[in-house]
Amino acid sequence: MTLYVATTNPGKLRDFAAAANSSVTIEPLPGLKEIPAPPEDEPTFEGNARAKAVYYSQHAPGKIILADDSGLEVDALAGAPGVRSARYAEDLNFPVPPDTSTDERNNLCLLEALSHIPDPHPARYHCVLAAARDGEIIATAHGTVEGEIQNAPRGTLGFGYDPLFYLPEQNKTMAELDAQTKLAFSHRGRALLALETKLFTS
Ligand SMILES: O=c1[nH]c(=O)c2ncn([C@@H]3O[C@H](COP(=O)(O)OP(=O)(O)OP(=O)(O)O)[C@@H](O)[C@H]3O)c2[nH]1
Ligand SMILES: [Mg+2]
Repeated sequence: MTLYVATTNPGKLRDFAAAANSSVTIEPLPGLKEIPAPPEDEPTFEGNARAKAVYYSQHAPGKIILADDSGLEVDALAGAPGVRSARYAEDLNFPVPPDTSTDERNNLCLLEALSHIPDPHPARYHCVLAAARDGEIIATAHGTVEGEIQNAPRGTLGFGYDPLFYLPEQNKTMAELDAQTKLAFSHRGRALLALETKLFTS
């Protein structure tokens, strides 16, 4: 079974590329760049993941589309940035430092928000995957991973908030794990396993 992943995020694509031993084949959706991105205005990860899967499947007849909506929930920030993780700094009008990527700006915004709150800063990543074909949802699955937000970035692998997301059991940040190890411990890897189980038992 081939799942065509419909994401504009190269970091997510790299994570999925590490799923080479999985019971499904995961490939990027050909021609994704020509399809206008859908709005992501649902209040939950599941709502956005379902909406993205249904939307892209309507542009790719007969194919099973995999969509991912995910983000970081920080306890001391009442679950923020949550579903707004990709747009966190932009939503708060956080200044744009020169030569800074969106991910770096989001990380600076997060460090600033936590700078007056004592350590530790427990947090989790949450990922919802949705699979759809011809506009119909086939399956959805959730995955989470618990960690802590550090006060300074560490590591160069991964993407987004990974350099700040510390896994106590690994004594490493997510950005210090290679793609295969990240998938074994991550919200995305756990959601993928749960989705495969549903696809093959339904
Ligand atoms: O360091 C990270 N490692 C991860 O493993 C991870 N998973 C999610 N996130 C954050 O959450 C946003 C998702 O937003 P999101 O689901 O809307 O995706 P996106 O807009 O980037 O792409 P698309 O899939 O919607 O096209 C991302 O941009 C990141 O900021 C992560 N950060
Ligand atoms: Mg998005």
